[in-house]
Amino acid sequence: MLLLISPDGVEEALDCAKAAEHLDIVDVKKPDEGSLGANFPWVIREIRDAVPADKPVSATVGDVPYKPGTVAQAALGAVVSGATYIKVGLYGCTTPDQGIEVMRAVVRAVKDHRPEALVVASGYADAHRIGCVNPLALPDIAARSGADAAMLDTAVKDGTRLFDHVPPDVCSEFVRLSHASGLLAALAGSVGRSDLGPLTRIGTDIVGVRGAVCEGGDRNAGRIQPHLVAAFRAEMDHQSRKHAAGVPAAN
Ligand SMILES: O=C[C@H](O)COP(=O)(O)O
Repeated sequence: MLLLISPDGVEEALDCAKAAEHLDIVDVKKPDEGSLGANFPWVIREIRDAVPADKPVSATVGDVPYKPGTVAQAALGAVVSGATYIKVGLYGCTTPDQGIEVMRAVVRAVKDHRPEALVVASGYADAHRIGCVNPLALPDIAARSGADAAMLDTAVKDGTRLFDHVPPDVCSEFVRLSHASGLLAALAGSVGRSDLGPLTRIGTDIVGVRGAVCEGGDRNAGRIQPHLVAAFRAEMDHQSRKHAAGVPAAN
C-alpha cells in the first residue's frame, strides 16, 4: 500500500521532504478550499522542486462542478505545473454519466500533455450528505473514462471517518470493483492508524492522509509532523507484515 500525504503548501511540503523515506506520494491541495481543494499552479511547481525527484507529486483539481471544459482546463494546469497524479473530486456530479463526461475530458487534457500521468477519479464516502454520485459508482466512472484510479475521500471534514460512511465490507467491494477494471483503488477520509488493518486486508493500493499526521490530529490548525509520518508508516509496515504472515484480524 502506498502512502499519500497532503501538505497544504510549500512549508509543509518541506516537512514531508524531511520524512520522504516514509511516504510515497506528496499530494498538493488547499484544504481551506474544500476536501480536494485546488492549490495555485506556482505552489504545485514549488512543491515539485522541494521534494525529492523520485517522489511523485499529486495535485487535486478541486471539488469540481459538472463543467467538463472548466475542469479539463484546470487539470491541464495541474499537470503542466509538475503533478503526475491528477485527482478530481466529482462533487457537482449527481449521476454516473456526468462523472464520466467530466473525467473523459480530464483524461484527454492530461494525457495529451503527459501520457504517463495518472488520473484519479475521486468520489466521496459521505456522498449522501452532499448529493453527489454514490461511492460504489466510482470504479465504473473511472474505468469508462480511461482514468487510472478510483478514490474515495470524505467531503465534510467534521471528524467522521471513511468507515463511518462506507464500512470496511463496502470499501472492500470498492477495491474489488476497481481491481476488476484494472484500476488502482485509493481510500482516504480522516483515516487513522487503527484503520490500517482493514485497509491492508481489503487490498487498498493507496491510502491518503492528512489529519493523522498533523500535530494534535488537527488537519486545519495542526501542521504535518515528520515523526507522525514515520509512525504512520511504521504501522502500515506492521500491518502489511501481519497480513503477509496470515495473522487473523483480531491479533
Ligand atoms: O487525500 C487525502 C486527504 O487529504 C485526507 O485528509 P484527512 O486524512 O485529513 O481526511
